[in-house]
Amino acid sequence: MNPEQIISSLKELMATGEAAGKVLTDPADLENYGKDWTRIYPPKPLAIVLPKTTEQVQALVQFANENRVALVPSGGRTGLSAGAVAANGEVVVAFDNMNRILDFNASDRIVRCQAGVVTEQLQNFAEENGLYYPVDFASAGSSQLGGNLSTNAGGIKVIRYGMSRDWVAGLKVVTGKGDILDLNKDLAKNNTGYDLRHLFVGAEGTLGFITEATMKLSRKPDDLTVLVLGLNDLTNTMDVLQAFQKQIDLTAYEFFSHQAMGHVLAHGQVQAPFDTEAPYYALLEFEAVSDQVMEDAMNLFEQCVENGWVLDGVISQSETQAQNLWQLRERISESIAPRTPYKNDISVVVSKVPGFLQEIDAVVTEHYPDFEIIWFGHIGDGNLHLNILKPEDMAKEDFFEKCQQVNKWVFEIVERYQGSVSAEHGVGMTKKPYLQYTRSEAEIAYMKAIKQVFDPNGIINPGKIFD
Ligand SMILES: O=C(O)CC[C@@H](O)C(=O)O
Ligand SMILES: [Zn+2]
Repeated sequence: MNPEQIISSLKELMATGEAAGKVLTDPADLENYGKDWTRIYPPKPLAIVLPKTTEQVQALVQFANENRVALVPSGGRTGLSAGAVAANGEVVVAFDNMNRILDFNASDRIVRCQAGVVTEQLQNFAEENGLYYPVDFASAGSSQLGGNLSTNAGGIKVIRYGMSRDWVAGLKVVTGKGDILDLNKDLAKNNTGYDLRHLFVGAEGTLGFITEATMKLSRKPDDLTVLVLGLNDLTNTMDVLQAFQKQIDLTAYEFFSHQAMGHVLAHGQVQAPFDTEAPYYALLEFEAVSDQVMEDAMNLFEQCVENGWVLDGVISQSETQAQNLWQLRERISESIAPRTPYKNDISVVVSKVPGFLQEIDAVVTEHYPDFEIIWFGHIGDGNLHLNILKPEDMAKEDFFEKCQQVNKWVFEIVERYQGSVSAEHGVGMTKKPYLQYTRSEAEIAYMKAIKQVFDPNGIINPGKIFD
């Protein structure tokens, strides 16, 4: 089939059923829907399809199999590993028009959503019903549930609530072969062999399309209180974490470097937490449910100062103040985005974080002393975001080439520490060449065999995770 024939067939497919889907071919739409936040690979999709029903997605997959057309699933396009980028004439399947909350069961505390429901929409829905959807991150205003599940998105509350995977009660998927599967049927307990639901979570859309998800909701946390601490040394992040965790259930434990905070402050709107400068800052969040918890937190803070781990600190006195302190962490990514940084999203076992970070920092600084390294991330779960900013006077190509070298050093250290080359953003295209630093040859072979079972013609998101 030639491209015109494909487009006219897609239009026919979308016109069928009770609700008509859409096909877009305007250059601005191709550009917009063909990319994510990585902005590394120029988008070049053939067309964008916006289905309205699972049956239309199934029809699309059947058509794609018959005519060997590649399909790329696309959510809110906030991904950072090019997992939803269409750079090779693929047809993008976007879920913007499948954005309804379909059902809510208050006694089971579950909510059935179409894949295009935006994270914030789900969070607000939960709140309106006196409950809480705890998976949260800076892009919650645009990221969609289908994309979150496909990448098993984590975010800022993983230390207490886990990843997206932990909140899925059931999934409706269209496999790469074109079957519609209703996985787990929202059951709390179901030990009937392989849990296929969890194969689709984190598969980056390579096995099929998630079209609906039933998500669990939680009790709404009370009196969330934020403590920002200035730390003397990186190893103190672990000392502070251990001391607090013995007594208080933290809902978040994040960190950022002095350089990271500098960019947020320079961006405006956010104030420094205190005057004392520190090389690293930690942000702790907990439920101040009683005077006792607050007293414990203050005593722990004092102990940390006495031990020389903490230089200064501030604790929120109101919800607004807590939210303002969160801005120090949540705005880092956007404040450095205009500089198109080199990015890595790596993890190790929590206790190994200081040594791991220091080794990486030392190797980059030794070879490229003019690179500005920005560290931040979810240190409470061992996930570090390494961003490097291009020196103003360095050519883009030169920087890019040097960063490829940095990748090698970083991933060799990751491998030695038995860490992960992608803690939460996924493999997509950007981490594909480095998968073997985290996964063994045998594991990758099993992953490829699974792909073959669900998508024998390789039409769903080809070229992502592995070739
Ligand atoms: O921009 C990054 O490197 C990380 C983005 C996101 O995962 C975050 O934690 O803010
Ligand atoms: Zn993150």
